Amino acid sequence: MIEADELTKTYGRHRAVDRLTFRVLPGRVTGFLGPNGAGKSTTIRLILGLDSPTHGRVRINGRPYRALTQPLRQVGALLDAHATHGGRRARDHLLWLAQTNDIPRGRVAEVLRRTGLTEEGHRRVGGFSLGMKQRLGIAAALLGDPQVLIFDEPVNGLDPDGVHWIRGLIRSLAAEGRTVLISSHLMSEMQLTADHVLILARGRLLSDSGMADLVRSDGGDVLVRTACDTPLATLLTARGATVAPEPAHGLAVTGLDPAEIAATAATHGIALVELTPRPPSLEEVFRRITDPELRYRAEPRPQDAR
Ligand SMILES: Nc1ncnc2c1ncn2[C@@H]1O[C@H](COP(=O)(O)OP(=O)(O)OP(=O)(O)O)[C@@H](O)[C@H]1O
Repeated sequence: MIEADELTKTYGRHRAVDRLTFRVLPGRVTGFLGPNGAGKSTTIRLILGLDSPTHGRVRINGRPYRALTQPLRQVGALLDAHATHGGRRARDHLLWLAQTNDIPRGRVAEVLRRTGLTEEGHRRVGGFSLGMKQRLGIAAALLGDPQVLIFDEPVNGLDPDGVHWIRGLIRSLAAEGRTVLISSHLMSEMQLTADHVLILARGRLLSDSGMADLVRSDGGDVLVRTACDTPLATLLTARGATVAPEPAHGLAVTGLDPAEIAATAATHGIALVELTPRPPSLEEVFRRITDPELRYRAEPRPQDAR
């Protein structure tokens, strides 16, 4: 588990991370989302002891990172897939990490297998594609078989096969009961991968919610199809709904729920061919939550002005 309490980091007068309090729980994938400059990377650095908080604290399995004995056995992180020595062979890179962290050599073959790199282990990292480097970074994170995993932008620059593979791996790590924190800008991907979401903007936590609750909370529309859409469109508009034609055929209806739409159609003898509630995408929800914060960006916050 990762526990942050009032976690704060200021650089000069700028508060990059602002009193964050959250828990990242085991057995589920937690997405860490925010616009550029929101404070995600700073928070991750604070979690991993790469930087010190100005105020507050963050613990991994009950301890600050720097107090962990054998940290690679407790937390694995992918921060920058390029942060490897290009001249080294992939297997040697992992062997070196294992030896310097008191991890059995046998783990190297295991993590190469798990990340699909068994055949590539003898190759020098300098010749790896971005996707292979991401896999190697994940192999290094898994080396100590840690309970907590933190991946910063793990799908950046990957092709669809690579994205599909990482999604499966991340889900399987959570299913094994591990604590998994993933930062990403790719909302559609996060919607498929994360069970829980933390949304940051300007260093502040704006949402800490289950994915299902978040996308159910508001927005979305109902897709309605009938043999001839125009009469129903007129009736629904008269009842106060907003109705827009769908590109091919059908109506996108907001302002009435499916039961109200069905009742209107039934009262007027109109047979429905389709009635599908469509929740908003995570991207729409994300914009709704973060837009007010970003619009406010033009004005200094009181704490910045001090
Ligand atoms: N070492 C530093 N010195 C000064 N300011 C910093 C430092 N590191 C981060 N910042 C500032 O803190 C804020 C948060 O940056 P951070 O990199 O954590 O955001 P992020 O959410 O990871 O952004 P991105 O999605 O663009 O990577 C930004 O305004 C950034 O300029």
